[in-house]
Amino acid sequence: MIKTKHLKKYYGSSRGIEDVTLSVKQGEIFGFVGPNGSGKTTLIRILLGLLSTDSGQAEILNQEVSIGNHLINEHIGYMPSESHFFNELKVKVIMDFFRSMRNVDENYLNHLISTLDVDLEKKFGSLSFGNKKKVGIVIALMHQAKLLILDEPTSGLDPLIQSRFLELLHQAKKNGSTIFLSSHVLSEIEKVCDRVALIKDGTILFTKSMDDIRKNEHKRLQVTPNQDHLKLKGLEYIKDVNSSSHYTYQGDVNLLIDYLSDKTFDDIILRDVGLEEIFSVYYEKEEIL
Ligand SMILES: Nc1ncnc2c1ncn2[C@@H]1O[C@H](COP(=O)(O)OP(=O)(O)OP(=O)(O)O)[C@@H](O)[C@H]1O
Repeated sequence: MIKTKHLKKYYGSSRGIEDVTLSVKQGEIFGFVGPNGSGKTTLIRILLGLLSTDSGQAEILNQEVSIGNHLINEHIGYMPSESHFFNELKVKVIMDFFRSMRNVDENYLNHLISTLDVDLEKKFGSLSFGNKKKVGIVIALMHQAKLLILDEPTSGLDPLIQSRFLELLHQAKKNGSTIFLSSHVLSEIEKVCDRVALIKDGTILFTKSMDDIRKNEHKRLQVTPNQDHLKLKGLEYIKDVNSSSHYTYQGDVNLLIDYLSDKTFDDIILRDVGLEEIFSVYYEKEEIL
């Protein structure tokens, strides 16, 4: 559905993207993650034919990307990170405008409007940031496009609407859509995505399936009281926090349980690490325990 090879784009002397190679398969939900300014929106705008490239190749829906290719856009539902429509128009009028240009199933449109609790009678300019975002979601999803490209769709949405939106994405995937989603909310990427790519300083650092990430990542072990001398293959001491000691563990959990079973603790916590912890190093944040 999307294929890029060594894509590069500079805005004058300022780097947009340096080297982006990725492919998005039919039917998957693909997460595109990276710190502010890493190049996510630049790539999305290139894919949509809104921005030219300096070098490299990009194909979308088996067609080479080119500026203003409306044929491609018929089959894409796009949501920019900020939606701008005429402020003086009622939401209903904006929806009608987009609906008139597309093949839209009325029942599905009504389902979107009610699920996201969109107020059709308000003027767009009077809506809050989150409510404007909801209008952008309905417009991107209404024609059940083959490919959805969503740039930070959930920023500013309240938790209830966020979870309803993720449910809409699951339904869209079931109905055959492929979804390319950029986000800073790693917990949400973790919930919906099949694969995830990490971009930093304009370069893709890796693309991995969520299954591989879950399988290969270390677990976290926390034991109380402090014990910094536990020794088992795959078990590594990190540090003490208050009265607990923290370790990473990679290996068979049964071996770990056997090893710990003849020792005495007040408390033990063994858990998977989340994407936020795995990626924290790439965001140059403090590692979270
Ligand atoms: N019109 C522009 N002129 C000059 N530089 C730009 C322009 N648009 C983007 N850039 C630069 O390109 C780089 C990538 O920006 P981009 O918006 O693609 O990042 P992003 O990953 O989407 O960021 P964010 O997560 O903050 O939305 C940044 O350094 C940005 O300053």
